[in-house]
Amino acid sequence: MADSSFDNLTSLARALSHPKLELSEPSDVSPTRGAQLQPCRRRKLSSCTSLESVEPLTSPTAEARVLVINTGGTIGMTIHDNVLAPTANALVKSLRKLPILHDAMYAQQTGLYDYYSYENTLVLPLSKDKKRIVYSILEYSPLLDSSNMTTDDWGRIGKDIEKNYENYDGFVILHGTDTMAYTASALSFMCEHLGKPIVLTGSQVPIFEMRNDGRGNLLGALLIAGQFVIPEVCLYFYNKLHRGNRVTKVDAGSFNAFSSPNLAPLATAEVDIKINWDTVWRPNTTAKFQVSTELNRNVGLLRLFPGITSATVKAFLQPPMMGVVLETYGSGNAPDNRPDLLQELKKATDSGVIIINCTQCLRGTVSTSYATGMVLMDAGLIAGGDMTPEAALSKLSYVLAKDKLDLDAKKKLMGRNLRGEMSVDLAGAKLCLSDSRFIQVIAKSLSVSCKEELEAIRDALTPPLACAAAKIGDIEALQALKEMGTNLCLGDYDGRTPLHIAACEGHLKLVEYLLGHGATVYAKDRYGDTPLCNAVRFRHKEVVKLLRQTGAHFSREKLEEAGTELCSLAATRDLEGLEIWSLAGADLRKQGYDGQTAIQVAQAVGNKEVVAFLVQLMSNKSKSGGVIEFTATPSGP
Ligand SMILES: NC(=O)C[C@H](N)C(=O)O
Repeated sequence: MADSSFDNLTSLARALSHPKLELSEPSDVSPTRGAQLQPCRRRKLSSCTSLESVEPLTSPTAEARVLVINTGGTIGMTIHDNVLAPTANALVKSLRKLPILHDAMYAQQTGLYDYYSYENTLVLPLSKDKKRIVYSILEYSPLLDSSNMTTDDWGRIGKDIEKNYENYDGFVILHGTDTMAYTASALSFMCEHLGKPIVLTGSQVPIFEMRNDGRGNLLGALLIAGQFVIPEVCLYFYNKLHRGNRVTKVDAGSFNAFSSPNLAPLATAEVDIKINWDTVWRPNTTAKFQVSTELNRNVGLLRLFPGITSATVKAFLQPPMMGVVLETYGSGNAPDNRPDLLQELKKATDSGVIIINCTQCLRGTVSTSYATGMVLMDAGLIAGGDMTPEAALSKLSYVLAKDKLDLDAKKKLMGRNLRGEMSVDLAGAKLCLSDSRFIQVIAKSLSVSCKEELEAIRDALTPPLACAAAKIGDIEALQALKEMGTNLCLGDYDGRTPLHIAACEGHLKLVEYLLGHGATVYAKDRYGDTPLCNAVRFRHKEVVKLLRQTGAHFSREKLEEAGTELCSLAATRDLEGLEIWSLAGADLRKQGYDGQTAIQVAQAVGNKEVVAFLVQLMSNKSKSGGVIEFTATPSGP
């Protein structure tokens, strides 16, 4: 172990998860502090007229950026010829006039429009957490009633997110409610290694009407997308955030239009916005975000009903059909006294059609408890668990398009939980909170016993402990903390996560471990710094490479500042510094505050070594297309 003052940490962490182990002597586990991090520099107040009402440059107020993609739906519809239809170019104009959705004064005073040079950019009033959410609206043409949406439209949304991924903290998709559950499900599979929130929302009544649900839904979606690193495709409606591939539209006439029957909400927006972090899906990867727009269109949904003819089933399963979601009765049942029907199903699965068994019931899962369920397994169907038909259909479309996989691999993938779309039985895998010896001791001394209080203790104590383990590179301690249900993504009182600390310390293996166990590269501490900023500051080259490989990037502000930083590094002949900023994504051609580039600064002082180094760095970068090679550390003790 690297630091003797933390010698007991592993045993302490072990004691947390194993009731039989005695608690060691308490060790000094004070968490690592943010290492003199500077507040983010705010952008220039270029067209400022009155400084009194503007936050100062050193204000800790953080600005988050959200891209809103407006695809259509009721939220932006008006009545034409007595029917509702989407209206182009009307939404932004209307939002500009709504003070809860646009702070015109702030926008004007801070030169928002000059800075973003984008006329569809708006800004929310200051949030409770002192955050400003700046959002830009990208409006599609034509705007669509979601009944008109096709697979191509999903691809377009996916590509636009991919194109803009590094420029925004989160994404909101405005969409009609009729097929929103399908789009949300499809995007959840198409977005591979997602690290930022994508929130779909819309409304039942147009935002232009006096009484409507559009304003609340859009505001809630923006607040969530801008303030929380929830790496999921979600759906926000009627004060609840749901996992996108778990929802279904259940009501055509109520503001409460969606249900997530088999998974509790990821967040509720009541007096406060409460995130249920234990439910939030974690990517567990060191791979970069990408969107797979390849989808197989030869898929379909078939709902069983009493008396369905085998001719109907046969016709439905004919080529080019490649994947079918069969909506069965109850817990996945079908008639077992209909050999004609079962034979058609068996013929299709034998010929390579993948058929998924999903229940027609709103809630619950398929099983093989009945003979009428077992016959479907015998016919070669794959159990869809508690997936919604919308999720199963889009998953089929996504999996069937994976041309490199053979049929068996595709079937296996269909039975696996890819994005939290189905429940897996974790019985026995998780330690009960009250089993933890550590929590028991604390709970006893505080005389608490209810689950909520135990959870509160865990949530208050474990993030700083995890940070302390990260400080000394103690992976075993982190494992033990994880076993007791600790969320390794949570930050301490300064919002500093174990990944921030490990990045500061340059513990490469631990960084790898954390990324493989749900840590996010997009976490920001209270100073707005990400793990990448920390790794650059403390010059841990391999950590920078790994974080970049996982999709970490500098913010727009940081990239703006990079020119000046590079010039000063060039002036002081700091080759290591230049290299690390370049690895972290800084543009070596970026001008500093006085219009000079790093290379010009080096030339001006006649430093040939720095000039040659910068030229080399630039040519390496253009050869690799900006891709950084990271060599994984060998696994082992
Ligand atoms: N509430 C809505 O958005 C319904 C509309 N027909 C749509 O799906 O576009």
